[in-house]
Amino acid sequence: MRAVVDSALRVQQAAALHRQAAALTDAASAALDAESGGSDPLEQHRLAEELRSAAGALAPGWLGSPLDAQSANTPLGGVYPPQFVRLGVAQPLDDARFPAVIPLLGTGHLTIDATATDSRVFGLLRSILVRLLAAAPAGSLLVRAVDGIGGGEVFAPFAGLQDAGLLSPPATDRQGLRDVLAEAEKWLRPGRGAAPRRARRDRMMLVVIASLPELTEGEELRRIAALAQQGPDSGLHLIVAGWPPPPLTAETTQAPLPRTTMVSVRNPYAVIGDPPGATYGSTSDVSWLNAPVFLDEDPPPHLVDAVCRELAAHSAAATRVTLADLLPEPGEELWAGDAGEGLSTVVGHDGETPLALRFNDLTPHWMVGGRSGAGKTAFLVNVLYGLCARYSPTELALYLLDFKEGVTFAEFVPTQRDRTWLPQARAVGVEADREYGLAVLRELNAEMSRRNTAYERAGVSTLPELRAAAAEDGLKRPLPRILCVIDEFPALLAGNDPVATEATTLLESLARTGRSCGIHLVLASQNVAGLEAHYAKRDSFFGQFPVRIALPGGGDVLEPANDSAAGLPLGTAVVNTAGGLGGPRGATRGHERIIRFPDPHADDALLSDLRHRLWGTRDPESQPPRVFAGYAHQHLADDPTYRAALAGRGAVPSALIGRLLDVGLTTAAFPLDRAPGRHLAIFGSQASASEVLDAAARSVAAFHPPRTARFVIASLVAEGDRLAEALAAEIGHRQEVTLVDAAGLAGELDPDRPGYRVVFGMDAAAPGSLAGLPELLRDGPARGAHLLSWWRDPHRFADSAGRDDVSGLLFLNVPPAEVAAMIGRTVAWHPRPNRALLHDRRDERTVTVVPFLDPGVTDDQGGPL
Ligand SMILES: Nc1ncnc2c1ncn2[C@@H]1O[C@H](COP(=O)(O)OP(=O)(O)OP(=O)(O)O)[C@@H](O)[C@H]1O
Repeated sequence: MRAVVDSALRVQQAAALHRQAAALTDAASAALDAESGGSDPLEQHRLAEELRSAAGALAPGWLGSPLDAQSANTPLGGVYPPQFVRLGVAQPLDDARFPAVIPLLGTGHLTIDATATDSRVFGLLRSILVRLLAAAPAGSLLVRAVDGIGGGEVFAPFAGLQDAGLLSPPATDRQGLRDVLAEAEKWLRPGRGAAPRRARRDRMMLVVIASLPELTEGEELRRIAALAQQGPDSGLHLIVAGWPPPPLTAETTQAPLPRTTMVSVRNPYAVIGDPPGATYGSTSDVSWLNAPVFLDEDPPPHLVDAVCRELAAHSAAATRVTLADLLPEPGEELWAGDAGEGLSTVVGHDGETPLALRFNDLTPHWMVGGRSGAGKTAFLVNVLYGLCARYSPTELALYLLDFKEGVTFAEFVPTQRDRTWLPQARAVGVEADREYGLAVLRELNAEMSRRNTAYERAGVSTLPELRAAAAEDGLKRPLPRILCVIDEFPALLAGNDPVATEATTLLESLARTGRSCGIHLVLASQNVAGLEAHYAKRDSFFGQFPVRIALPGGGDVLEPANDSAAGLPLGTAVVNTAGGLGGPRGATRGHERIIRFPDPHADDALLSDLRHRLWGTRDPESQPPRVFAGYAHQHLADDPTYRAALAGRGAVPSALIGRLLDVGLTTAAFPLDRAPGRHLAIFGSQASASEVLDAAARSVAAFHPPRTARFVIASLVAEGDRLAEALAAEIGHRQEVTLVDAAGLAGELDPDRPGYRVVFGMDAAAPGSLAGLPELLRDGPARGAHLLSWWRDPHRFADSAGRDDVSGLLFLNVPPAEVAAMIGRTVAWHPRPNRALLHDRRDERTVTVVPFLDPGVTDDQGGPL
């Protein structure tokens, strides 16, 4: 209904304009005939005045005012279409002037017989453009630009409109011209009988040719003439500077374009020919405006800038996609999706159309590229919320891994501030270690093997079949599809250490075989090219990722020849479902779309509401995700093995020293049994190393029933004193404790005396002062006597007698070379805060651990619980 009213209104407006136009041409002919008749100057001034007011009525505001006096604050927009536009000032007499206006949009075209290399044409084109863009309702005028000789400079001040799609990047060669012509031809309404396309009536296309490219041939010239003939009925108009073009051959001088006002540039003025279907003169022998016209000059840059900015902002606001656009309709139930055949979610909008992408057999895995700050996090978070709103935890399980310092997935895990979590999340790694990533991949591969076995057992080959078979067997929970998202995945695969080698193998196997088991991958990175370069089996691996999503700066996830991601603005992405393959330039590519997607955090209220609703809908029995936050400190008091020991459910007494980097964050324990070598030496010059000794001693004490173990605690260095005293007091509640000095320690080394010697700063022992040490180390364990020690300087340990009888070596800030020297081989280790390397000589195993630190040292990042 509204459209009908709008178009009726427009018809009326157009009719009124035509009447005005007729009045104007009548007035002009009268005035000009009078002039040519050499009549009274007073009369001429009166007529010029009349014409000025007629022009003011036809081309008001932006369309006809002098631009150098125009305020940038003049409101934009107006009647659709803006029909008359000013070209300059007609000056029949030195002191008699009136604006020269012509009908253009809604009527026909404009040609100028010189190209924009002429500065007057250059200025004129800019001034017409700014007038039309400012006066047309925002977004209703699409400009397609061609400038073969000038390289597009005349359009440069309007470049801000390109992102909004209101202006095309100027075509500068013959192919570019052809592309513009092809687009314009598509703009023409389909022939009679076909329904007119909706929405087209409210927009016009203006093709502005500032100069034809070199080598433009007869074919293109004919296409331009055909467009001129057919265009106006479909809202297509042309401004062609340099028409007619220089003849290609003597016989082929181009005719004037049909339905066109022709301007001929003389010196210093121009002559404006009659507009299509009307005449400025009253006699048939004069077919032009009978007064010299001084063309409008280049408009002030700030004016162009202000107009373009406002239009771009308007377009951004009008085309904004919000998080709500990606989620199910508000009335729809959560978790209505069935993952049997695949997962699907809306990732953004292509024009007005939502684009849904799938994880299924055809598009099992996606790869996402984009420079830092390009919106990768935003894109991934959209996808995750989109999926989690549609699929319940029984349909979808998430494994999320982030290898960069950032918070990509931090919002999906419980924190002090918000205890909710995403119920579909099984494991989340924030600032994850590669070892942790490897553990996740191992778990997923194990799940893949289990599913493959289940396929064989059930005699089926697809997930829907397996789910159906499981349902028949009475299994209530269908097997969910699993999605593993890895941000900055090259961190996991790069290098050629054992972690990289195993991770590569596991990821390849998931990429190849995961699809049939319902296991899907999204790999994201700033730099895929770097990885590809040294990736031996590129095709076998990258070939498994048919869906490529290129955000700004992420063109390297596309094929090298595909440049469609060049110049993408923030909030947009190229979505390619053919492995990044390109296609002919300018051609419509069925497998590629450019989408706009929202910043999910722009709508924090909706996001938080959704998260709480999802959490509230979960099975109350369900477990929170297992969280690994790389930066988070680990504390003995929170450790399940320690708590079990305190509760009397401990197994072999062990020194608990931290948590392993695996999916379940298993406790890292060093058993203190009766075998030779069961002593622990901790190395590190920083206080954290002494804190690990403290935790180790407390944990051992917890394994023994009250009052059954004896502890001798000594601090040989000042920085250990406070901890040693506190430790003695703490353990003293439960076990027998003796706090001794260096001399006292020397008397407590008898291997026949069971119990634990706990020494802070062992490297400070005076040489020869601990004569009994080698014997304790050698014979102690068999008799229940063990040494737990902290060494600030590993060299002192290396030089000490009996060192080979210490099996447990824990390194904190110790350089790799020194570690290698002590354990007799090189290891993949680089010292860093909050990490330690545990080596057990008994089985020659070396693992990285997050060591237990003193909770008094604050974990200032407010990490997950
Ligand atoms: N669609 C969007 N529209 C507008 N702004 C956005 C959009 N997506 C993201 N942003 C903003 O851009 C900035 C960078 O986004 P984001 O953190 O998602 O990028 P990133 O690629 O993950 O960056 P990095 O790799 O450095 O973490 C943020 O401030 C975000 O608010």
